[in-house]
Amino acid sequence: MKVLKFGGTSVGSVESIKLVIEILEKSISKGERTAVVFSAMGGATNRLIEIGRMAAAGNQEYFELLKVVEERHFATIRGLINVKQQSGTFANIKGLFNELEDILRGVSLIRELTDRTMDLIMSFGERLSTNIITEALKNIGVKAEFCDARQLVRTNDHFGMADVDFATTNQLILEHFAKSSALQCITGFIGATAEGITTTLGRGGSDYTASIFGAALDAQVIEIWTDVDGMMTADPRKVPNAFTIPAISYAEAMELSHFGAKVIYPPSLQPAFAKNIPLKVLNTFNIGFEGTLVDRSANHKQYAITGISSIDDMALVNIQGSGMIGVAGISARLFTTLSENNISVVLISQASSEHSICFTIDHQLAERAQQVLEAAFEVEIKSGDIDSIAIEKNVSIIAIVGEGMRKSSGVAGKLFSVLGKNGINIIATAQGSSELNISVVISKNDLSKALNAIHGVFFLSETRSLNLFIVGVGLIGGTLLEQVGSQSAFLSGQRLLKLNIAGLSNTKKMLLEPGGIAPDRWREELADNGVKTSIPAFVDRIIELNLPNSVFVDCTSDKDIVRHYGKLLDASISVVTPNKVANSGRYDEYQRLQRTALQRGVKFLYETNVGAGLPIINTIQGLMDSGDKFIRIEAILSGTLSYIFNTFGPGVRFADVVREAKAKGYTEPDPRDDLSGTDVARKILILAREVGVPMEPEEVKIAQLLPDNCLQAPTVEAFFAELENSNSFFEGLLDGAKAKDGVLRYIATLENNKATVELRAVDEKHPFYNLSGSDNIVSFTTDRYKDRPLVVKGPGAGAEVTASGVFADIMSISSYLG
Ligand SMILES: NC(=O)c1ccc[n+]([C@@H]2O[C@H](COP(=O)([O-])OP(=O)(O)OC[C@H]3O[C@@H](n4cnc5c(N)ncnc54)[C@H](O)[C@@H]3O)[C@@H](O)[C@H]2O)c1
Ligand SMILES: N[C@@H](CCO)C(=O)O
Ligand code: NA
Repeated sequence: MKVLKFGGTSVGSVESIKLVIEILEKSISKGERTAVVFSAMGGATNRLIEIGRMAAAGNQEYFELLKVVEERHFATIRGLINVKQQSGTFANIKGLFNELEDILRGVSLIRELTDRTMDLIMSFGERLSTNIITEALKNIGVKAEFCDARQLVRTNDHFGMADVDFATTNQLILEHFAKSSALQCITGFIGATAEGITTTLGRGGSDYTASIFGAALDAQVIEIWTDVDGMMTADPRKVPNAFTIPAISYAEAMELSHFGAKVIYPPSLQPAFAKNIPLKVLNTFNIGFEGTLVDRSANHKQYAITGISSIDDMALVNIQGSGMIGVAGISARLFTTLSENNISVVLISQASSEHSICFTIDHQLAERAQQVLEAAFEVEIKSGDIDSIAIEKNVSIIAIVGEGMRKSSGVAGKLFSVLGKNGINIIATAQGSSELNISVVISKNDLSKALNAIHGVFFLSETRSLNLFIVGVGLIGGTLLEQVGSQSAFLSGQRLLKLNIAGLSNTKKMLLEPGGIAPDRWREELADNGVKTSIPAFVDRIIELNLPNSVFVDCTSDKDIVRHYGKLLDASISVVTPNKVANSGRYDEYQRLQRTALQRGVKFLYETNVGAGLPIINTIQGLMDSGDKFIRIEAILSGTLSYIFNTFGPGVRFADVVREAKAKGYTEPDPRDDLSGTDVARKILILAREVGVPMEPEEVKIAQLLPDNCLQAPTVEAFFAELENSNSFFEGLLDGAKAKDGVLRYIATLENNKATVELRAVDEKHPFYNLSGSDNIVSFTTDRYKDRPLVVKGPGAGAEVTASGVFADIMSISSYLG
């Protein structure tokens, strides 16, 4: 025996009922004995309730509404049954509507609608739908029989939510099924008392009916046909990556029943659970899909958890006071008071200090809870034994659920860690000793971010996303986007990582697109959909969006943007940048950013501030973290100047070499920053700070390389003109070096907490003699690298190497986030 149940959407229209019939025919053709339970046509029950209330209120318009409902059912008959065979069904259904009309007329006359009458009115929903579908089945030759559950499901008279008398009901069902071999088409949701008074079974009613019949008949399986692909790992409206759970245990299904998308209501399946009857949740609109199997097995663990559920609108109540410590009976009184006032408690947490108890309830009950508790503990509050009762609204609960977490360590750690790394504060937490569920209370504002972040770390076979917000799409930003685009297939295939370009800005336009901007179409998308750039608005919106795993990437050389880093880090958004401005300003600002990142558990990464993609900052941090002491750093830190002195020579004009460096993408957006020594000075300043010297910018001693006329040039064009005028000056420098058999090198040195930058002529014995192109070289002399220094050397400027350094920083955030 197999029991199928079709919900309201499945029987909501002619088209969907045709699918239902297809499913039933398939099942019957396999020779399996089948019974089927139907809900009312989608929306019909609510309509009937509304009509009943209108009638009771004396509002005669109920009649029009009733006619609408009637016409919907008639149209369904016309759509499903042959014209020749329609008349019998019409008569039957019209008869039901006449009966309903009489009842409503009575309600409208006496202006009274009891729960008992309401149950009777509602019963028409299932009676109508089931009648019509039974006739439609018969019409195509299926041996089907209408089965009014009121004849079989015996209940008490708790109208609206009647209790089933299982002994009688089971016996009646068995007797009925022994008599007939036809396909029983059973009305869901309804029953009757011993006196034959109609009752309803409350929430999840039709599932309950299926479960009652399945259990009574010892069905092999109960199939719940609905309009979604089974139970999902999380509410798909909130977590786009959610997927169907193939198999789940009864206990897990119970724990997950708080789902936003209420696929099944487990309490109503209790009779089936009690008899270990497996349940399948299937989709009428996606017939071939496997759906979800719910059974008693606890061994469905492919992942550490099975699913994530959440409740959006909760209130947290906290009752605390020194007078609670060691006093027995406080919690008994607390929960008795709540129960007497019909306030259901969803989560409870009490720390072992006994100083406070907190619990969450439906947010609509918050005020009432406060009132009744203040009354119940009036004496204690007056005496100060209990502080006032505090309510926090706008909180949500997230629960991770799974048999797999039982006796396995690291699950709670992973949960708390991913929340921490995304800057989500945990207000309260609870885990029962069944180890089936860990719940956290968080701000409602963080709900979507938290759900997505948690889903990402626990369902690892699914691709995780890093959300990038990139400001500045010039040389480096543009190259980065190209690299991200061409690497995306590898990252999603090999690393299960999606780099989602959630926002972009240049000086003119900005675009925020949480769904992602295609890296190969960013120009068009920014031009077509972007709005006028406002960096403060861009930053505020990023914070407001509150996406998980967010990274802000500053690829400008702008001085104003860096002012927003602190705010971003504070909002738990990591920052990656090649822009040196933030780290080369005042020391306390540099330190503040470092601290904020640390406190918030996010990353502030700027490897490309020095030597572009060369591992210079990371090398220093590694040595510092492992306790090495820096004695001296000597370095060539300008790709531009390196290129210039490697290229400038007899027969070449200095200004042309500078132009070439700019064209090759080595220079700063303003090349005067390179040639004035400013760029090198800020790099050695950053290195000084990394090795622990709290240096200020003015402490770096810069020996100027340029003559005054060049230094004072007001614009870039004027600057190039002055370089042209000074060609003999640069030739003189070259000759001077040649005279000493040397080459020109612009060298930065840090020693004894002092930083200097100067042009020097070095001969072939010097390790900096042999360089080419835009090479940088950094020589670290430390306690551990004393006799022979640790040297990092290679191209230290240029679009590809810089963008790839930024990319590497982004990737290290991705590994950090797990
Ligand atoms: N070129 C290199 O080799 C290299 C190496 C290491 C670090 N860097 C650093 O990388 C950064 C970018 O350099 P680049 O060569 O790509 O410069 P670029 O001039 O080509 O690009 C910077 C872009 O940022 C935009 N921008 C400036 N202010 C902005 C604002 N307020 N809002 C939005 N967009 C803004 C500009 O319009 C420009 O398109 C600089 O900080 C530079 O110091 C460059
Ligand atoms: N303009 C810089 C870029 C790398 O920071 C240089 O030439 O070194
Ligand atoms: Na670097």
